[in-house]
Order: sequence, then structure tokens, then C-alpha cells
Amino acid sequence: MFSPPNLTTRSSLETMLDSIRQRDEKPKDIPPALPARPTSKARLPSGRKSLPKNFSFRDELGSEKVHVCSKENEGKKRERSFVNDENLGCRSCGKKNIKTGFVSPAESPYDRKVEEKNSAENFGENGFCDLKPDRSDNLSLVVKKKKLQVWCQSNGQWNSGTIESTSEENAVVMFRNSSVGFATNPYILLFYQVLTVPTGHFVPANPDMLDGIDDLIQLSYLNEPSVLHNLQHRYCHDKIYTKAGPILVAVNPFKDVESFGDELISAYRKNLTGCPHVYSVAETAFSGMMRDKVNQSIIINGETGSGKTETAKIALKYLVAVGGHSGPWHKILQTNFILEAFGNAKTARNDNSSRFGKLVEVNYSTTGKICGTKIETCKAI
Ligand SMILES: Nc1ncnc2c1ncn2[C@@H]1O[C@H](COP(=O)(O)OP(=O)(O)OP(=O)(O)O)[C@@H](O)[C@H]1O
Repeated sequence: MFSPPNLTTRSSLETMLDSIRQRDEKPKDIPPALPARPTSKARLPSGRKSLPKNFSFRDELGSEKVHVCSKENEGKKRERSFVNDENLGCRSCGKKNIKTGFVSPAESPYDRKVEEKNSAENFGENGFCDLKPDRSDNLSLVVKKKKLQVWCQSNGQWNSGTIESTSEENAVVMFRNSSVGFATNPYILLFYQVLTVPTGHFVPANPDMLDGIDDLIQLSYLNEPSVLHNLQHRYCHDKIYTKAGPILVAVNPFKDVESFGDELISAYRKNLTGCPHVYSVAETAFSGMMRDKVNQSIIINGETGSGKTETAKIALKYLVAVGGHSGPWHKILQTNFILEAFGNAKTARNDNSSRFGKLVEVNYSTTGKICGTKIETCKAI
């Protein structure tokens, strides 16, 4: 049955479209309301002063040429008045032949370069001047807070100390040394050394609660002494493996410390443990291959005697165990003896040094069972 168009509905639709059209045609020159002006306390700090024309930086130290103007600072907080030319003098007080000073780079709003001037004449005796400032850490923040722990390097060795007080350029750091002895009774001697150290010559240390942490990326301050300290702490507790994100750091213990048994293999296979281990790396590679159907590589790198060959054997043991323990594939591991017999030699740093490079390929079927292996060797460079 034919029904006539609903005229009432149509007209209301038209009205709506008209009103939308009218709204769109309205001038859009009214800006949106601005947010409320912040109170004086909450306001962002304004730039100190606009830079005068021809203002020059002093390149050799990365500091600006400044003059502290007494006239301008009357009744004010200490501010700096910039001069564009020594001959023209100060704009406020008109003083000529201005003696220039240096803004500490931490204070400078224009140049954040860290002053690298070596002040060996002041600190040579203590041996703290070999250090290069670590730019990755927010040192100024650390220095401002007293009683924070820092690392200082003296004669190639990192020592931890506590900041006792700070000035603009230096910090007074207290180092604690201990000595254990056995006279008539066992004793522990604690002695303290208080030294003045330039602020650029130490790096922040992590709180004690982070000692021996599993993964280095969890450290608050990721610098050389903190990494070494963490590795040493773990090593002292017979933990030779530490994660650094997806990378595994292995410290050669030259003794049997870790477990490599079948129980541990099944624990990693079932994801029952997440402790840093070669098995964990091998499991990540194996499960990644099965999940994504993409070839995986494990690269083992390190200096001679660091344990690359041993680590490769451990990884291979896991990969063979998960992919065909029952088959003949465990013999892959035994080929190592033959290869080492022909290709290894005793060196000053390793009694069993591999004098060749090795690429071991393990092929798996779609069900995750080993279906072939290949070992390629190449001459060490
Ligand atoms: N995980 C480990 N547990 C116990 N001892 C180890 C471990 N890793 C290495 N070692 C010891 O360190 C020695 C040297 O290790 P390895 O031969 O693996 O070093 P490398 O890095 O392969 O050296 P090169 O580059 O000279 O061949 C081994 O013979 C072994 O005694």
C-alpha cells in the first residue's frame, strides 16, 4: 500500500538542517575563553632578562660573560646584569672596564654545558681529578640534597661517600672505609675520610635497597660505578647472571655456582621463574620462534676468557632439551669436545681459548622438535 510522505517530519528535518547551516555561517571570530591567570606563586618563572644584541658566549668554558651590577640589585634579590661589550660598560650603573665573571653552568639559562675545567691544583692530592663528569645524571639535583650517596673515583677505584655539605662548586663528601682484623679478638675498624670534591667529579649512587637488583634498568642512576657495584654485589652472592633489559650480563665465576640441571630447564620452560639465566634467554628465543614463526639469534660476546664458549654450551643444552631430548640431538653438545680438541689453545688469559669462531644453527619443525643442526666455524681474526 502506498503511503504519502510524512510532511510534518520532513519540515522538522528541514528546520534542523537550516539551524545547523545558520550556526555554521555565524562568524567564528570569538576566541575561546582563556584559562584563569595563575596566581603569583604558581606563575612560571619569567626569563631573567632578554639577551642584549651582540651578546657573546665565552666558548672555552661554556660560560657567559657577566657583571653583577650593584645598582640594579638594590633592594632586589641577587640578579645579574648582562653586558654586551666590555668597552661600553654596564647599562645600569655605567661601570666600565668591567671585570667579568662566570656563571656556573648549572645556573645558566642559556648554556647547559658542564664545566670541564680540571682543578687538579686543588684536588691533586686526593686523586679525584681523573674523573670525567657524567652528563647523564642530574647532578645538580643530587648536589643540592645533602646526605645523598655518591660515587667518586680515586686512583682508578670507585669509592662511595655521603654528601655532608655543598657549596656552588664543591661538595664535602664523607667516605667510610672499614677494615676487619683478628688480634686477640676479631675486630672491625671503621674510619672516615672527609674530602672536598668538585661537583662535576662524582656521580650519584643508588639507595642501598637497590643493591643486587635483578635488572640493571631498574637502577635509579645508571652509571658505571652503580652497574659495577650491582654486578659485584650479585657476584658475592653467587649470582653470576644479571639482566640489562633484554641483554643478559654474565660474570665468569671460574667455579661451579649456578645450577644447570633438568629441573631448572623445566622451570624456565613452564615460566615458573624469571631469574636472570642463560636458560631464560634461550627460552625467550625458543618461544619467540614458535609464536612468531621467525628465526631467532642469540649473540654471545665478550673478551677472551669471559666465558662465551661455556655460555654457548649452556644455551645449546637448553635448546636441545626443549626440542628433542629423546632423539640423537643431544650429540650436538658432544661435538664441542672434538672442535675444541682441534681448534683450542692455551693462552695467557684462557687455558682453553677457542681460536676460531663458531655459528651453530638448530632447525626446528613446526611442532618445536629439532629436525637438523649445522655448525659453521670460521678463523678468528
Ligand atoms: N659459567 C661458568 N661457570 C664456571 N666456569 C666458567 C663459566 N664460564 C666460563 N668458565 C671458566 O672460564 C674458562 C674460560 O671460559 P671460555 O673458554 O668459555 O671463555 P671464552 O670467552 O670462550 O674465551 P675465548 O674467547 O678465549 O675462547 C672456562 O674454561 C671455565 O673454566
